[in-house]
Amino acid sequence: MAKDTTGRMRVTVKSGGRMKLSSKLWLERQLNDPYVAQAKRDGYRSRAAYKLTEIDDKFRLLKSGMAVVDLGAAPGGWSQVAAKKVGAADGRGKVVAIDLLEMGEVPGVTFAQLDFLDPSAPERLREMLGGGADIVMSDMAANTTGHRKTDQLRIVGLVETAAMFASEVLKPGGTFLAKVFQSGADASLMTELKRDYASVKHVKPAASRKDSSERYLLATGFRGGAARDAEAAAETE
Ligand SMILES: C[S@@+](CC[C@H](N)C(=O)[O-])C[C@H]1O[C@@H](n2cnc3c(N)ncnc32)[C@H](O)[C@@H]1O
Repeated sequence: MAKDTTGRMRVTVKSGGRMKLSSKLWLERQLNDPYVAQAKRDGYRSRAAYKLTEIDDKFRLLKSGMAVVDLGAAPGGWSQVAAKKVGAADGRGKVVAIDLLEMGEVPGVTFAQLDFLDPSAPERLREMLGGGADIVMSDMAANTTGHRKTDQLRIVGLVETAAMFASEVLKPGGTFLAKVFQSGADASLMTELKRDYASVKHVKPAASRKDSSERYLLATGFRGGAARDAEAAAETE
């Protein structure tokens, strides 16, 4: 762990594009965060569970019997919420999840420790899924380098790869939900998604920290590969 100029210990929170925080500040934040306390009371692995809960309460995305892909799932808050909503523990629905990090078992969730950017990841996920998905959700946050432009490109690259994967596995009518960071760099992705989905918007749940540029891209009503290809062919005629 590095020390800052005052000699205080610092923690480097690299994921999520967050800035370096001194350990004292980080601890204060955790202690004063009502979502952290609530997550402990409700048995959620992370405060992130409330972001998905809020988005789902508003847009009614997760329903019993659905098949869900959770990318960047650890420590497991989103998986817990999704498993409960789709009925994964009793076999009504299905949740498959991956992360670079290990994740403790969540009842009903099939997990693999895997880098989503590894060329083998899409195939592995398809095997785990064993069919189409109703929702592909990604709370992945690329590791940051500190170089703004590089970080933005990495973040957008990760979301674009997730969107490409979603377009391969989603059933018609399906949903893609992904964490993005406000930068303007995702404008071309938005244009692409608007072709493939009936509705595309940004959402910022209250549980997402106000001082963070984090927000979520919500694309609903996937038109399906066939419809999209037909539209593209018509445009080139
Ligand atoms: C904000 S956390 C996810 C929190 C989770 N949604 C929850 O509710 O507990 C972001 C996660 O993305 C994972 N991640 C980042 N890049 C990844 C990649 N290339 N492949 C898989 N997971 C990745 C990180 O390891 C981290 O656990």
